[in-house]
Amino acid sequence: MAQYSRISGSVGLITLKNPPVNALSAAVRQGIVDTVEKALCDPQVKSVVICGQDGVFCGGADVKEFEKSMSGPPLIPMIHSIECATKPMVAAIEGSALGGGLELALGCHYRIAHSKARLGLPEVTLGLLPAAGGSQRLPRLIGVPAALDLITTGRHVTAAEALQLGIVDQVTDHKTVDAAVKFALSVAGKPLDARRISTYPCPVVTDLDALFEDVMQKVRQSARGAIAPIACVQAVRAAATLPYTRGMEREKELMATLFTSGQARALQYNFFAQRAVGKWRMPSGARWDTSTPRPVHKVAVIGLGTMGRGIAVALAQAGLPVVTVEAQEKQLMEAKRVMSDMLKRGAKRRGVAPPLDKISYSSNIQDLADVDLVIEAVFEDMDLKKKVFLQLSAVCKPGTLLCTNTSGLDVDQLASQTRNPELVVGMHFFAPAHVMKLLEVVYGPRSSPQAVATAMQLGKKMGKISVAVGNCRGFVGNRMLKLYTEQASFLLEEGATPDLVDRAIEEFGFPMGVFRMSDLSGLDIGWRVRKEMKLAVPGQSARIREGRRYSPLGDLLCEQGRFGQKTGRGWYRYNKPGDRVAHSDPWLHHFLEEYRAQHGLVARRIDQQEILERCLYPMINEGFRILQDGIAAGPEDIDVIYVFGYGWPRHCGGPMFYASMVGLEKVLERLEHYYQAHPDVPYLQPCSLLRRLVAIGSPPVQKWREVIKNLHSQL
Ligand SMILES: CCCCCCC/C=C/C(=O)SCCNC(=O)CCNC(=O)[C@H](O)C(C)(C)COP(=O)(O)OP(=O)(O)OC[C@H]1O[C@@H](n2cnc3c(N)ncnc32)[C@H](O)[C@@H]1OP(=O)(O)O
Repeated sequence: MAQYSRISGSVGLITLKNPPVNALSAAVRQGIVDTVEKALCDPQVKSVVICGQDGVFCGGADVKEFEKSMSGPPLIPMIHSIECATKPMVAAIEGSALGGGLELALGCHYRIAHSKARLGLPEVTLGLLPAAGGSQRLPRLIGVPAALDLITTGRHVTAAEALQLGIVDQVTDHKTVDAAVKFALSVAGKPLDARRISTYPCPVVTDLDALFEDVMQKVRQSARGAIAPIACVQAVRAAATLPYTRGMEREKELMATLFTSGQARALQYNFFAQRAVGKWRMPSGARWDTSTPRPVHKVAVIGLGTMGRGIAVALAQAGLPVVTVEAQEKQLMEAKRVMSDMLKRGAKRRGVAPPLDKISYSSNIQDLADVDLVIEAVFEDMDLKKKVFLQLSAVCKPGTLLCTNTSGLDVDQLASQTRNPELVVGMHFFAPAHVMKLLEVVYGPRSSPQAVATAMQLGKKMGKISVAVGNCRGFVGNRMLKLYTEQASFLLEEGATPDLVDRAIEEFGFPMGVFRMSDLSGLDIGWRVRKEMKLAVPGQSARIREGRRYSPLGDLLCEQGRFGQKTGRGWYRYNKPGDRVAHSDPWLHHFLEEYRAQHGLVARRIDQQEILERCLYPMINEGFRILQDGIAAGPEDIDVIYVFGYGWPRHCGGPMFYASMVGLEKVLERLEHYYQAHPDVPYLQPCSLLRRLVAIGSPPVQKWREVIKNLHSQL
């Protein structure tokens, strides 16, 4: 909807009304068409201001409408008629002007923004391009290089940057609508020809071909198979080389391909999934909107290894005072030096002062007596963690939330060490913790809804995408990852090489293949866990352990001191320890041949499709088990975890969405096939939830929660 009124005698005021972000739904577009006509027909009105209600100009096209057949007035002619208007049209931008919202503003003759407003064309992040004239108007307004940057990255700019780029005409700290009305009064009656952006020639670029070649190369590299960034470059090229109307035709053509693409569907699903995970619920029925978080004024981090350092830095950057505790004095001093550097670098990047004074350093656990929340990040060893929780429970004031950053140990066992197990949750950060967006908030059977709400809110304050998950070995992310890495090792036994597997995974869209990733994180981490579990036994190379197939390849490499990048040798060879460039290693190929010979394995040719199916489908199958077990509330939770924590390509939605795109029947059929071929790998057996979904006709991913709910209620 849009509301019309006349203010200050001669200014028509159009207010977009579609909470919460005034998205351009069919009703809003109809409202704009009607109210613009009203304003233009009203002889008393000399100029018009368009604003959005409740401090938001417009969040763009209504993405929810994209799935339906389009109704209501189309955006392009609507914006065109605003640009053609004979009375000055002024956009009053507060909050956000994004996507179609900014395109609407670009159709206006003037733009006034509040200093806190954010502007951008983020369509590319939804698998689209700014196809309501944005790809044609923005380059004409701010030049091709700046427009390419904004349109291909989708980044939001501040009002100050928008002013500097020439996107807006004025920035105000006062009431935006008042400033815009004043401005509208001042330009009433002035000629408008020079204000219609579509009539501007595109600013000349000296070597256009070189610029586009360069940008296209960069985009292809970073897009990792995504098609929208490439279409965005092509659309801007049309703006730079064609007259406006022909450019608009090209924009439409490119959009037509994107609009119905699987990638656009995946990215839009992911947009809503990110928001859905914030609305967490526990199997007990506790929910995000009925659980009140405890206030957190002061936090502690105990253990200053890589994870602890990153977590403390992230907390300080979020403005929270942090007490850090590290028992070993030498490690404490080293951590202080490294963390101060991290804070300085981060502050420089953000153009702010480094929050060095937010962090205090101690080697005494007694200093945690007055904190509201502790995040334990000591070595991944259950006995050590138990000791720490016992101490924390004695030292901390009543009501302090005790969180563990374990990446997969039993949160409930830790809770049982404390006086208040209901105040214990997992906060599983991902390395580097001050950079990675994902946080798994793990609730045990005794964690209170308030504890979960507090950890979720703290995660939000730290700028993380937090997903609440149940307690099981590896939680969601690492539980699924284990099967992925194990299958990759099996493939090596059967004839593949690390390069072959990694290439397939990287071509699929992961930033790094499984073996490159393993070399980066360190092979010794998993080895230690397997030794603790008595799975890995030095000197042993048996391929069946605990009654199932086991690949000792990783253990055998560790026994040779090949821990990955840090030792200069792992699945690959590095020029020196710590080097990041992986080289194929003839030693490893020879080692694999010998290993196969020793075990009577005959190497066979393994194609890309098998690599993907063997690595991804068991993970997906485990995802279904996780849903069935109630560890994740819905497929969105798993998908968000995989996209933000494990590098799953966002344009493929996440593993569960990807399964629905491939077709559940096909996933089921392939799992059955592989289980038959490898009966000693029990997790290849298709999960009953997957079977059930196929049996009822493979409903879309958005409907799975209902099926899971029914399944649980039948149990
Ligand atoms: C052939 C057809 C031609 C058509 C041409 C179309 C060209 C234009 C395309 C577009 O405009 S695509 C949309 C581009 N816009 C965006 O990508 C912006 C998306 N939104 C955001 O980034 C943020 O929501 C925000 C605007 C910065 C606000 O952030 P905030 O943190 O305050 O709120 P959220 O929790 O993110 O959102 C609240 C609520 O609103 C829903 N929502 C947000 N934006 C949209 C939207 N564009 N369409 C529909 N719904 C939207 C969001 O899902 C949340 O919903 P609930 O979770 O509360 O249900």
